[in-house]
Amino acid sequence: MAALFARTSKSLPLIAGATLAGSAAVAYTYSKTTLSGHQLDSAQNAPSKLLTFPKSMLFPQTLTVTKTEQINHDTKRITFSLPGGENQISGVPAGSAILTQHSPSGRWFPILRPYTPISDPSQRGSLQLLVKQYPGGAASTHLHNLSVGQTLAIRGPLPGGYIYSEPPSSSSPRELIFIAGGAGITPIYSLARSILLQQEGTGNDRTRIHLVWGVNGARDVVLRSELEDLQRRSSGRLRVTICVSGDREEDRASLLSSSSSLSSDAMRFRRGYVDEDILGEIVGIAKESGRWGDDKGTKVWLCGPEAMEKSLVGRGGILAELGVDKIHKF
Ligand SMILES: Cc1cc2nc3c(=O)[nH]c(=O)nc-3n(C[C@H](O)[C@H](O)[C@H](O)COP(=O)(O)OP(=O)(O)OC[C@H]3O[C@@H](n4cnc5c(N)ncnc54)[C@H](O)[C@@H]3O)c2cc1C
Repeated sequence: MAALFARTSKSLPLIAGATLAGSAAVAYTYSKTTLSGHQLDSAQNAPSKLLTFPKSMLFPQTLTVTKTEQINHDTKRITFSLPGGENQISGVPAGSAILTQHSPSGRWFPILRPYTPISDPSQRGSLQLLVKQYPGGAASTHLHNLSVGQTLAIRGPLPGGYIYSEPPSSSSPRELIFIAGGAGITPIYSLARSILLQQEGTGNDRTRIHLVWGVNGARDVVLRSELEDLQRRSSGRLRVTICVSGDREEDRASLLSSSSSLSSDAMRFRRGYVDEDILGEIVGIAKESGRWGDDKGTKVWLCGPEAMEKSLVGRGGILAELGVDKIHKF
C-alpha cells in the first residue's frame, strides 16, 4: 500500500534527489496500478489543471495549507490552495489518488504516499485531503503536523481511479455496490459523488449506489454530513449502511442516539462486520434490477484494509459466494 524508501545518504546533490523522486513516483505508479480497464477522465470546462499525468508525476507541484480541522480522534481534514489560485483546478479524477512527498532529515529518498482528495475535481483554487493518522506513521504524522501557511509537494494523479464512464441510466434502474473499510471511504465517497451528481436535479438518472462501510467504532464515521448532503442532492439514490464492529459502550450509545434528518432507510447503522447478511441483502436488491453482472453495469467497488479484502474477495470469499463476478479494487 505504501511506498517506503530506504535511508542512505543525505549528501547527494538535490538534482539527483529530485530526479530519483520523479522516477520513484513513476515507478510507484506503475507498480501499484494497471492502466488496463481504467479510464482517465478530464475535467470539463476546467480553467487549467494542476495535475496532469505523467507530467506532474515527474515534476512535483506545491500546495499551501489554508486550513486544518481535527474531525475526530485520529483524522484531519486539510485544505490546500493550488499554486494557480482560482484559475486552477486539481484535475484529479474522482476516486484517483495523488502522491504526497516529504523528505525527513537524514533520508536520501523522500517518502511518498497516496491520498485521495475528497474535494470535487473541478473545485477552483483548492484541494482537500482527509488524513487518518497511524501511530508512528511517516506520512500521516507529517501531514497532521502541517499548519496554515506551510507547503506540501504532491505528484500525480495516479492513474488508478475508476472513472465510471457509462452514461446515466434513465430507462432502467442500475445498482452499484460500493464497499469501504475505515479510511477506504475517501475514494468511495469521491467516486459516488461524481456518479450521483452527473445529472443533478434532472431526474434523468436512475443509477443507485448501495454503500456499505465497515468501521471500528462510531467515532470513526467521518464525512457523515457530506454523505447526507449527497443523499439529499441525489434524491435518495445513495443508500448507506454503516457496520460498526467494535463493542465499545460509547459506540452503542452514540449509534442509538444518532440523530439523522434522513430516514433510517437512507442511512442505517448495524453492529458487526461487513458480512454475508448485509451483502446478501444488497446483492439481492441488485439482482432484482434485471441487470445483474459487471458487463451489464451492476458494478462492485471495494476499498478497505487487507483483512476485509481477504474475507470478501477471491475464491471462497463472501462476494464470490454471492455470485459477484468481478470486483473493482482501489
Ligand atoms: C490509493 C490509496 C489511497 C489512499 N487514500 C488515503 C486517504 O485519502 N486518506 C488516508 O488517511 N489514507 C489514505 N491511504 C493510505 C495512505 O496512503 C497511507 O498508507 C497511510 O496514511 C499510512 O501511511 P504512513 O506513512 O502514515 O504510515 P507508515 O509509516 O507507512 O506505517 C506506520 C504504521 O501504521 C500502520 N499502517 C499503515 N497503513 C495502515 C493501514 N491502512 N491500516 C492499518 N495500519 C496501517 C503500519 O503497519 C505501521 O505500523 C490511501 C492508500 C492508497 C493505496
